[in-house]
Amino acid sequence: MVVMASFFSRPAAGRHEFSDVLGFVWRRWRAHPACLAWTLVGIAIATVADVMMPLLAGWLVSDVSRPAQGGALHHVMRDVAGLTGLGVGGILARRMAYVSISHLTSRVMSTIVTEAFARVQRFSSEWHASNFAGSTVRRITRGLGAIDTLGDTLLLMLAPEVIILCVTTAVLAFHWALMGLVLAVGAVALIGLSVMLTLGYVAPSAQLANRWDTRMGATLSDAVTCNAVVKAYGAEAREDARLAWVANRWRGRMLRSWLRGTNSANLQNLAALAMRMALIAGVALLWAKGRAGPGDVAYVLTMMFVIQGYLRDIGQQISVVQRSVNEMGELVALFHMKPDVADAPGAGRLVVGAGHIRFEHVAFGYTRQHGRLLFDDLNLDIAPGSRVALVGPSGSGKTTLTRLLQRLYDVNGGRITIDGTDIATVTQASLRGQIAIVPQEPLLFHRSVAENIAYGRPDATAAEIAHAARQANAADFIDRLPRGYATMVGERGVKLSGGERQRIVIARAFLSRARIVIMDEATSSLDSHSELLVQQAMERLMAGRTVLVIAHRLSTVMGLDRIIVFRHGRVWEDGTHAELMARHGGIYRELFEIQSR
Ligand SMILES: Nc1ncnc2c1ncn2[C@@H]1O[C@H](COP(=O)(O)OP(=O)(O)OP(=O)(O)O)[C@@H](O)[C@H]1O
Repeated sequence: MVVMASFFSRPAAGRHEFSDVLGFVWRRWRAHPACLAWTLVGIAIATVADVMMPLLAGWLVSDVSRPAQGGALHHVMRDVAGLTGLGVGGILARRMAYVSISHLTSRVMSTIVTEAFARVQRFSSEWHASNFAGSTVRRITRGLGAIDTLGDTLLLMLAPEVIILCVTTAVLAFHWALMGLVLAVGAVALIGLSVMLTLGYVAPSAQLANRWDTRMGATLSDAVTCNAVVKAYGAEAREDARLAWVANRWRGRMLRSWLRGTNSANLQNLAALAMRMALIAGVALLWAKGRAGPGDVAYVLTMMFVIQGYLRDIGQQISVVQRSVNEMGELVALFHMKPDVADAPGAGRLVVGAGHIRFEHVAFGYTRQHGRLLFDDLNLDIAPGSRVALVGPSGSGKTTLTRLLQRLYDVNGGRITIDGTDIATVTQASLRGQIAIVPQEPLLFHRSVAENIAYGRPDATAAEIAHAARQANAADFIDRLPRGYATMVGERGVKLSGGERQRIVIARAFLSRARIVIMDEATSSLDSHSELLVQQAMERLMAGRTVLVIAHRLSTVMGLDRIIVFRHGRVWEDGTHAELMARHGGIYRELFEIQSR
């Protein structure tokens, strides 16, 4: 009863995923028609060769049961030659199918990984903020492995089984209509049972196991990525316990899924045995009634062995298909997701001249804030070439404002313009190419120093890279590195100090020739020499550009053209340092006095 209840409780999701994944795979196969056709033709020829074997074996038995004189020997030789031809033909055809499917699968896999990567890269910041990097990588790699298994099982195993069942049923029905009917009904019942067990009983538990598998990948990657924090707090044992908890749940789900697979295979094997017994009993009955001779019995028995060879693993194969479909499900889902932030149809390139930024009646709220707006009717006019500080308490919306300017999120209302052009009407790439970012935590690729500096302009010459490094006060320390500009910086730049990473990122901003700069002031304290070098580089970078500085230490913003104070997503105060300090009871003045103390 428990089994039956679960049969009908969740099959809909499984079926939906099945058609979704199979449709996805079919579309990819169809893109390589020659490989697909050769695979199918090869496997069809090999299967038909196998079907013909019992027929020839039957003829051989009939011929050898006659005296060897006369034409009987000739017939026997013909049967032997026929069997040899079928064997060799089957091997060659199967080889053609295997070679073709290897080409097909390798092409499909490389297309899928490239497309999946391209999509994931373009998903919004919101999506990346909500999905672990580790689970995304696991989703893709697990799905790729599954597509290989799925192709082999569907084309090289299940397709021949369907062919063999159809052809043998037809041949059998041609001899004895009733036997043909028994095979047809038995085969349909067997396949029906296999599909039902697989989709209704095994698939839901496999889906759950996969979700826990993804979760385990995420837990592993989270702890490994933050290993420095784990070490700093001596929290290895705590992280061990955390993983053990997830691993324990994962083990339970996996075990249940595997056991259900075994139960399902056993049931299917029993059903296959019943079908074979019915056929053997049928031919024995025909023999008793004198309607079948030794050749016929030999034919049915040989056919049984061939079919048995094919069908023995049908349950297993349907389970493999189901598992592969489940494993691909999360990968295929990536292809159905619409990017939250997309280029408008026919979006043009943004060309920034002076760098005049306007926020006009902007409304925005993060989706995870349940409809609550962070900005409501926000208006700002940032003059071209001005250097503006964004200050305010933590969570007041400073970073969000700069994210909206880069269009990492779409606004819910109003618009943002640069030099009069609505940023929603231009391509995201051209918009972001005009904005250089110096983040609080500089992120570097595990590539050479030169590649990291030239990330915004990969065509930059060595001389231009060195010039940018000099402007960013980075040239001296780069020259002292073991391989200079060719030195690899380590994962996320761990082989460089915080101040050095910061200056590499500033050099990157110099080289990008962006007209607008967003700086998120580093809160982590640098030593005073390092801080001076960074400060000088920043000053140089600001010259002649429109600059937004997210400032945490007010001492660094005093000399800027304008200071905008945010509170709860609203512009609370706006003016120069002197103007804001003149305001009694103002929050800037209060914050400044606290920090000065
Ligand atoms: N991806 C996100 N999803 C949901 N809410 C977010 C997200 N990012 C930020 N928030 C929320 O939006 C509000 C504004 O955050 P924001 O990072 O813009 O503040 P901030 O002024 O830059 O703060 P800080 O000075 O601490 O960096 C906060 O309440 C924050 O919790």
